[in-house]
Amino acid sequence: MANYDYDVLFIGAGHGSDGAPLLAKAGYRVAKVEAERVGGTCTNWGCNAKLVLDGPVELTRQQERMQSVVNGNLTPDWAANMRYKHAVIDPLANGLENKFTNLGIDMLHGWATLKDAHTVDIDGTQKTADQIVIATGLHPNQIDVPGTELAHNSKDFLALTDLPDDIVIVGSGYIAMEFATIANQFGANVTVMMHGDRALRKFYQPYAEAIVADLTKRGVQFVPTANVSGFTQDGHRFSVAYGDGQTKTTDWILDATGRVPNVAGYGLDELGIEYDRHGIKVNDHLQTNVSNIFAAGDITDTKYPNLTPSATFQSKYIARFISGETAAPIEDPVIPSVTFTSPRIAEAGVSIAEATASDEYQVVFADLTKDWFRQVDHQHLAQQALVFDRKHHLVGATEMSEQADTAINSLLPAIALQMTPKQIQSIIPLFPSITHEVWKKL
Ligand SMILES: Cc1cc2nc3c(=O)[nH]c(=O)nc-3n(C[C@H](O)[C@H](O)[C@H](O)COP(=O)(O)OP(=O)(O)OC[C@H]3O[C@@H](n4cnc5c(N)ncnc54)[C@H](O)[C@@H]3O)c2cc1C
Ligand SMILES: NC(=O)c1ccc[n+]([C@@H]2O[C@H](COP(=O)([O-])OP(=O)(O)OC[C@H]3O[C@@H](n4cnc5c(N)ncnc54)[C@H](O)[C@@H]3O)[C@@H](O)[C@H]2O)c1
Repeated sequence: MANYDYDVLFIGAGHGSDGAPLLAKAGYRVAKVEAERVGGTCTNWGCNAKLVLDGPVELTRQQERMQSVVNGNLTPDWAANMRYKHAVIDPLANGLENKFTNLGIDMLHGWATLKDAHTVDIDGTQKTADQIVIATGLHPNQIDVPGTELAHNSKDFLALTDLPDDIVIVGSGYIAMEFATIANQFGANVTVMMHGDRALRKFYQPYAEAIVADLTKRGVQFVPTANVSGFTQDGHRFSVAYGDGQTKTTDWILDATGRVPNVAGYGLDELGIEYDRHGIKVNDHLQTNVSNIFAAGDITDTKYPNLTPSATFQSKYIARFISGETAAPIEDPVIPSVTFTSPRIAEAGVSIAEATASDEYQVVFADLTKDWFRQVDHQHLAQQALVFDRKHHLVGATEMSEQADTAINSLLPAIALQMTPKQIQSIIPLFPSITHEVWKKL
């Protein structure tokens, strides 16, 4: 065998490289190359950072619901919370770097470019590896209109020192709805320019519509089928042209029109690695068309949603495949998803839309506002749907509530392991708890 510097080299140190510790612990010589911050998008500019900004939203919403029994009002402080976000999030990259280094993983910093199937250039230094894993992720889409460079992206929003008084958000997907919720609760005047007439189109629409209606009551303006056609600047103010010749002036524009694969500038074309606008093509072992080069995480064109749990699952699969622990194709696990609006919508397994379109399933809807547990903090937007197959196995669940993420996580074992009624009865959740409330419905 050729004498490579490494057995396995990962390009990108986000969750798509989460398989590296498994390989290092198994004795493989492993390296990760990162051009920006170790931990990637989720840790530094995505999930974690956003959740810190969401903390005061949850708190003030709870206080609002409990108004009859809590004296005084809470006022979220953007600048203080942003400082807190930096204090919590900024050290994570170094912490992860130390953790990986202590596991024996070489952490290499710089821009990686594939030179051939076994050689990677990192800002002028060449390293060789038997196997390479591409985990380069996505970057924000820029809407194709004149003045697009005047708009900001999610990374900019998560670093705003001061919250602008007025924000226009283009798009109504995950980022648009989560950030509209945060900005509105912190006091900004928010307008959401929708592409069509649906928000959070990946989720059950009656639940998404309830969240749009609630945000509307809170002052967020939704413009359906906005047809945004351009941005212009006049001093510190910006104009968004939309609709049939209308304009909206604002302090800040957030382009939340999706994310696109990082496929340029690191040798994919030169090596003939196949990709398209959805990402890098992989087989069911996550190998690209160059068999010693794998791909994991958001950069792959697979059926898995572009979420952190998918990236981790794929990366760990590659590690197990390389180490010979499995030769089987990658499985199709249940990957849950949640939108961190308030209330949240979370789902796992067979969706309500899929279930209602087929006579294979039974959907049991529940109005959770009637549950005593949700009445404790006066939840008025709390709904759930459980999907059962013909043998009455739970195969899917969707919930809209303040605890939807925890509720769906609680149901995951029943869905993922196809637990029988007898097995379900053998699980006794502690009481009182969300898990107890959701589990007793099975
Ligand atoms: C605002 C926001 C909020 C999100 N919230 C959630 C959430 O709540 N839950 C959830 O599950 N998912 C969430 N996501 C999605 C989640 O962040 C991604 O699914 C996850 O980060 C994918 O991991 P990855 O390793 O594939 O890509 P990334 O985390 O993007 O990592 C790719 C890394 O590769 C590096 N890189 C790229 N090219 C090169 C090169 N040539 N050389 C060296 N390094 C390179 C990049 O610098 C980057 O660090 C969110 C995303 C965003 C943007
Ligand atoms: N809670 C979470 O798990 C979470 C949170 C944020 C982001 N993410 C991940 O990041 C990805 C990117 O988030 P996102 O919100 O940017 O993408 P998204 O796909 O969820 O939403 C994109 C939005 O932009 C709209 N759009 C597309 N083209 C447009 C155009 N030309 N004009 C106006 N609107 C247009 C779409 O209709 C949609 O509403 C998500 O798909 C998800 O994978 C996950």
